[in-house]
Amino acid sequence: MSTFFKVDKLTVKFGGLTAVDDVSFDIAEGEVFTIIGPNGAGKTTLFNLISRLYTPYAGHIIFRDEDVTRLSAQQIAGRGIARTFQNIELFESASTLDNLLVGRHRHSTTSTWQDILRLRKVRDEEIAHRRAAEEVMDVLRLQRYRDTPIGSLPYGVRKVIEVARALCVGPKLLLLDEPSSGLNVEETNAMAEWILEINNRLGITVLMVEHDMSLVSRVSDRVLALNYGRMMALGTSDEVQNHPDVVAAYLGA
Ligand SMILES: Nc1ncnc2c1ncn2[C@@H]1O[C@H](COP(=O)(O)OP(=O)(O)OP(=O)(O)O)[C@@H](O)[C@H]1O
Repeated sequence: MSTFFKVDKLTVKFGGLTAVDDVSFDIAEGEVFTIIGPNGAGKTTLFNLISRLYTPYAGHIIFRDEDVTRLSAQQIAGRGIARTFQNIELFESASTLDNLLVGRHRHSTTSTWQDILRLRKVRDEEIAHRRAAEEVMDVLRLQRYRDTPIGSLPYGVRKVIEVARALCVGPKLLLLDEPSSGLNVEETNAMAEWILEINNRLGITVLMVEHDMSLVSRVSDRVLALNYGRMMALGTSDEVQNHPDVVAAYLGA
């Protein structure tokens, strides 16, 4: 049987602290899988391990039947795993389109000397990049902000643009780090719709870290709760939210 995505006994230590401790789960293609847990539970660290910003101490990460544990962050992106960050990392003075083209750039296969000579391949890639950016702006209804500098847009729109930028690389697995952080209720509802749209319409598998339980319940097929780096519960959103250990951890018991 083929594996879409799997984390097997993943562990990372910072000095004496085991921030992610023997974590295992798998995600089927097409799922929305969410990681929850109290502050400091290891959620962002797990994301950083998967996108290879951190190197695991032990364990394996499998993506589409390939062991990607030792690949570089760039190679991971090239395999089709894209991510957003908790805090928006866009170029404020550049337009929406330009920010999306920067996202696309990581996909470029041409080298610098080719860039300079402007060979046909570069031109073809540029056209493909622009087309991908236009398509993503169509799907996420961002065309009206196409030429507007990011800095002058509301925070909720910027968060959607950050997701759009990750989509421009054509990922098979999209990692969203707290998509609702900084958003009001209305913007969070809109974000839930976008996540469902990306999942249903574009067929992209989503792995997300999220605090807002209304968003989690609305979009997640399955939920993993972490605490002190360890797995506490895994199941549907309802099962996990009602798990006694999860209830106790959130009450600080
Ligand atoms: N680079 C690092 N060096 C040392 N300790 C780290 C590092 N990154 C994370 N930690 C520690 O690992 C633990 C898990 O942190 P992490 O940021 O993954 O938690 P989290 O679940 O994402 O929390 P939050 O919800 O607050 O974002 C924390 O105790 C944190 O201090």
